[in-house]
Amino acid sequence: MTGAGAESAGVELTGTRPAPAESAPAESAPAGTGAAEPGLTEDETGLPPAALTDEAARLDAADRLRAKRDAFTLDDVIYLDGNSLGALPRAVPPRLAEVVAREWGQLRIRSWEESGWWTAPERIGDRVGRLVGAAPGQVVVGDSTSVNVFKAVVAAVRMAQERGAHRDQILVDEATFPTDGYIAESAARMTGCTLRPVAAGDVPSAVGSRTAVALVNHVDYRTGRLHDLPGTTAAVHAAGALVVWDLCHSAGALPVGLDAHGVDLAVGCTYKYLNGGPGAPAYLYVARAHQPGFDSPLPGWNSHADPFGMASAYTPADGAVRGRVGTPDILSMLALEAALEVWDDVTIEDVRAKSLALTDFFLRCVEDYAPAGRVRSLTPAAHTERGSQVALRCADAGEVMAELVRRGVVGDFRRPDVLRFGFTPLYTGFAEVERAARVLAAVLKEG
Ligand SMILES: Cc1ncc(COP(=O)(O)O)c(C=O)c1O
Ligand SMILES: Nc1ccccc1C(=O)C[C@H](N)C(=O)O
Repeated sequence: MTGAGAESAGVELTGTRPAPAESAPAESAPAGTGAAEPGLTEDETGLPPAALTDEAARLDAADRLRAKRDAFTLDDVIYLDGNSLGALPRAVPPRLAEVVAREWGQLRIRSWEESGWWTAPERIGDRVGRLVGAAPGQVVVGDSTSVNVFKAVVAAVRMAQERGAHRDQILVDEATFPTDGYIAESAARMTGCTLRPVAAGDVPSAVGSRTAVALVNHVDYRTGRLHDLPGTTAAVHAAGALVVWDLCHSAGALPVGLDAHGVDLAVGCTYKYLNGGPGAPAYLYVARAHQPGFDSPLPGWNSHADPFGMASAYTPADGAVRGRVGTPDILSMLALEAALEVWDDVTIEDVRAKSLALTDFFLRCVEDYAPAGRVRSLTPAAHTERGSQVALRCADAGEVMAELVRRGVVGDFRRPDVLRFGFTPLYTGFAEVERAARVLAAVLKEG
């Protein structure tokens, strides 16, 4: 599972600027602790002011989403890790305090009904649905992404085998985030299928009459490559199979169009671009047409047609509620609901436009500032193939990222040699992007 094919469309970053006269001063905070030293000046980065600084200012001035940054708790740290854990929306702490003090503290058990706790998974699911192009009634929030991958893949195999018992193969994106691959392997064993890893881009040619389901990531977590959701979905359907998309790295970053492209099932987390908080509940999309046939492998009582009937026999509820399992994690769920308020007056098209502008600008700044040959972008140059992150291959990526974090530029390191920078259009500005590239260049020159 190397995802090596993703490199071919990457950007060669040659570096065009002269080496700096001086190197940056040593830092005192221990690396990798998040104890960052914000507020670097241009002098400290060892680079002269550049035309790109002026361009950043112009881009920030023209940015329609700029004011959204105020909806988040941020500081001087340049936070480029929102593709792992989104920043804290200001609406969350007061809402959580209210939930704890009043809904739990005073209303106690009454809150399941009076505070809308019981229906939170589908109510919040509809809010997530709007952001991924799903009409109401098809998304439920709950459990982790991993658990939802399990539900979706097993249910998809069951539906595919209803069409033909000979469908005994699960295709999985070979470069997938590992949890999807592990769970698909277990799902294959449980359903009598074999698991066939293929490059996401090869799913359309690999899918066939034996395929039950293909499990594909919309955006690759390492390279930031955006896969072709409409084309792959259509090819899987033409072969009579179903497709499950993992939207972890695309929801809240770009338009997904689940309904428009006829996706069968999808899953995703809410702690990245949706800013739901650490361990925030994930979601499951079950297209309306599949809901009557969705046979959950985890038919908990919350998915029962009459949960409080406490019947010994299981009768599934109608609709996406079928994807629920047990009692929802109300505190995390209501934190997510408050976090989603920032999207009320935002279109995903505006977010996408800014996301591409941010990643374009970062690539240009790195190209201009970084020493020749030290980093190479694994992220495709073509907009149609790019998510909302930039992944740079760098020989000593672990040390470089630790030093970046010490200097107040937080991205992350993915073994063995990838520097990953996530761009979150709701709160990342162009001046930060320029500065991040400047600090990166200084670190690379010193190293
Ligand atoms: C593509 C993808 N799938 C799944 C996960 C994680 O799943 P879970 O939410 O179960 O930890 C991640 C990140 O953690 C991811 O990037
Ligand atoms: N859930 C986490 C918990 C702790 C640390 C990272 C994560 C991530 O989400 C990693 C992310 N999925 C990634 O693309 O690397």
